[in-house]
Amino acid sequence: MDKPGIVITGASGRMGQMLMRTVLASDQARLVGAVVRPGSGWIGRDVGEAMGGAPVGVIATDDAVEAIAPAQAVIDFTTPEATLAFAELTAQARAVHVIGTTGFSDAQLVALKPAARHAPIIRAGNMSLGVNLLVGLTRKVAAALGEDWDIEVVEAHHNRKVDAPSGTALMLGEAAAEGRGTTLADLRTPAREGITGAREKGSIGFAAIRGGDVVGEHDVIFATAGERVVLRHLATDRAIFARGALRAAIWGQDKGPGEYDMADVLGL
Ligand SMILES: NC(=O)C1=CN([C@@H]2O[C@H](COP(=O)(O)OP(=O)(O)OC[C@H]3O[C@@H](n4cnc5c(N)ncnc54)[C@H](O)[C@@H]3O)[C@@H](O)[C@H]2O)C=CC1
Ligand SMILES: O=C(O)C1=N[C@H](C(=O)O)C[C@H](O)C1
Repeated sequence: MDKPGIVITGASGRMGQMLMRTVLASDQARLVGAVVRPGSGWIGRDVGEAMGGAPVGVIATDDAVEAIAPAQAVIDFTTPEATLAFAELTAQARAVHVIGTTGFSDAQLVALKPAARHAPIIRAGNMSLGVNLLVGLTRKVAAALGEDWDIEVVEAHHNRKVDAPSGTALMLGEAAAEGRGTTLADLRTPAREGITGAREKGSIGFAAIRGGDVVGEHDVIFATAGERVVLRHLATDRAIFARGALRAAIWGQDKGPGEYDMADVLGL
């Protein structure tokens, strides 16, 4: 089979640039398109040059319809609104849609489902191997420790991040809830401020720190009288997310329509 042709959306963004570099460096995939936001200064420019290097023969465009039509996979780290529009176009192209975007509302997640009836969608709030391993560990520890162990998820990110809690924090919280035999919707504590009252037994809390250039840090804290267990993941390079996303795009090439996540891709 030919190397799959990959289109990157949000190409000028932090992850978009990392994804393009990763695809360009790969011998298993080809970069065939780069979609940027209408009005972007990148439109009409070679993306290699726009990133400060040599030309690579791919011109940035805001015409997502034309760019996505010939793709075998679209890797999309943008915004929930943009991702919903790209999902429709990617399904029409019968291409694999790898979604790294976070911050979806419940209604937006439901709105993604029709596209998955026509092509594979692989979505994860974190595409790194380490975090996806941590998700399994979190489920296991939560199952082993009873309700007298309080669970809190603490995350830190750079000062440009727009959503909280992070997609990763929500994955970890969901895994902890699964370990307790239920869902995060049942156990999630609303953000704390003011006179909150004592902690509700069995609940799962979240705290978000935003500052500087932190790539992404996550702690799952299990705390009880006299001791604490802390599971931690520290990301120091966005390349870990881009490598995971490219792996997902390649993995998805022989998969049927449906919704998948990184645990499927990694066989976890
Ligand atoms: N799942 C994972 O492993 C990871 C997920 N993320 C998520 O990826 C998303 C993007 O993160 P960053 O790259 O840091 O943000 P960013 O703000 O640097 O990049 C987003 C890009 O999307 C573009 N965009 C927005 N609307 C668009 C449209 N309609 N058409 C084309 N392009 C559009 C913006 O112009 C921007 O260039 C966030 O939701 C973040 O949480 C980030 C890192 C890892
Ligand atoms: O916005 C980011 O930067 C990141 N977003 C993802 C998230 O919301 O968890 C993954 C990673 O932590 C970086």
